[in-house]
Amino acid sequence: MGTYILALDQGTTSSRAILFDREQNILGVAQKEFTQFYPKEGWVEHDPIEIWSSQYGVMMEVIAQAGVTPAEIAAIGITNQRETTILWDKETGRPIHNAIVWQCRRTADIVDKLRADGLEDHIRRTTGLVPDAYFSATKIKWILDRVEGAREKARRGEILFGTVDTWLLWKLTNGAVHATDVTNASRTMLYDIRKLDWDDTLLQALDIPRAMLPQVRSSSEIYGYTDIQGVQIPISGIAGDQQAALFGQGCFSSGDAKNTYGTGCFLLMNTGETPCESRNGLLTTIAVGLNGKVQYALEGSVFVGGAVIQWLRDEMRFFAESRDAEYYAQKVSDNGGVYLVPAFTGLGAPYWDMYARGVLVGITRGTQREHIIRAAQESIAYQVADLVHAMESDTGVPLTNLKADGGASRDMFLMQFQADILDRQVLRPAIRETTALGAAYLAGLATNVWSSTEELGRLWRCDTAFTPAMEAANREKLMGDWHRAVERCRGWADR
Ligand SMILES: Nc1ncnc2c1ncn2[C@@H]1O[C@H](COP(=O)(O)OP(=O)(O)O)[C@@H](O)[C@H]1O
Ligand SMILES: O=P(O)(O)OC[C@H](O)CO
Repeated sequence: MGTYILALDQGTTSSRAILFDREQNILGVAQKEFTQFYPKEGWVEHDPIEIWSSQYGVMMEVIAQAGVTPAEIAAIGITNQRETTILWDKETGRPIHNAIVWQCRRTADIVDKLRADGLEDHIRRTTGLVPDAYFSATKIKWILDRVEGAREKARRGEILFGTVDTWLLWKLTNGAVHATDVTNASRTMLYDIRKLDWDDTLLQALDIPRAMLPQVRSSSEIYGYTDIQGVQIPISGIAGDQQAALFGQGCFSSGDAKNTYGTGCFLLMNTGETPCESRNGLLTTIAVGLNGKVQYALEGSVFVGGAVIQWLRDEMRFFAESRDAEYYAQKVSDNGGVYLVPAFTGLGAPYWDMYARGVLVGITRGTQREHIIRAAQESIAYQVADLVHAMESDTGVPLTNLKADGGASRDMFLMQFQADILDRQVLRPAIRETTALGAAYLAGLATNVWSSTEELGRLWRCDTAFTPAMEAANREKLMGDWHRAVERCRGWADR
């Protein structure tokens, strides 16, 4: 039997494959960026075929690169950008529309209608979510409404819906398995997180046929097999990428939390086997389904985190590489009074404003490019600070430190500024590939590569601890001005 675990990490901007051994050594990493489509203001799409081909490509590349044979691979774990919605024809395997990405705002009016129909409380109570275009439900309806004949075919089970995990699983098993896991189901705004079933009230309200929905399974079990060069490899772990990162950070117990700095920023706290309801705009979601039980999490989701750095690089052309942001931000001693609120696709937690749009305020004749770069970096940390404060207010438990991961956690300036603005330590783990690691853990637990979460918990190691060093008065002024800037971007696109 193989001993290596292959994690497929299908993120918003790239598909990655990482091969781990039992001691969590990384034997190989392959990554491929893919195309982002912005067909209209506030709309974001991906091509599902490109998602699949890039993911398949990096999977094969990492196997070749590491020089292992398929027979040496014990299991595959899938982790994915969540909420992104794909509908495809069961017969032909062809998507009937581009994937509508989690960031896409096109369904804001459908959400308004759900609210007008008095479903807001029902959505909060049943799904744990705040009604928003972010989640899959309204995206499914949008496609069914526009593609001719799609709803009828969906009723007959001929059109299938899946989040990206489901799509990859279906492709990897050659159309044999149409399933998802509880964490991904909990992001659709159609799933009852207590009864652990699709919710008929919401299915009816949006006219979404049950027949098109995937079977919901735990996050760690054998879902099916994929054939690689004649070897059947079990796919035995699935979790949405933020839940996978929580798991990969060893946050197995109630009170454990992490923040991932990827395209967006996602703060998740494990709250154990009882769902915790937020009074401060956080989401109640499923952390993991394991050993016949479900653990819940509180989540704060920020739509634009590391993506603001990409925007400075690609649209503003302020620098060539994301890592340059750190250098420029440190060339000035402060933000020069400039604040950037990157509400490019509205604001997520704790504000939940689908109509907010980005603002840049405080510009003077003396404002330099470096101030704007610094303001962008700072905006990531302010948004996360808002989440931490909301979470502490909900749980009544102060976070002693913050475990950080994700692409933008490489940025030393950002990590130090985060510690300063939060006034507590930020801990970066030795293995920063926590999303992939979490998927590997889930796949390895189901195939006896690892025996228990206790065994895994002993493996977490800190690489860098960032210690706060900012005066309280400065911190309060910066947070206060940030909140004034946030007020200025609210409701901008609601006209
Ligand atoms: N050195 C860096 N400094 C700041 N931001 C970075 C750096 N490297 C990557 N990023 C940002 O991190 C994000 C990618 O992180 P990643 O975890 O791979 O994201 P995702 O899973 O969302 O595709 C990008 O938005 C990028 O701008
Ligand atoms: O692809 P990421 O890492 O930006 O994560 C996206 C989230 O899953 C969206 O909810």
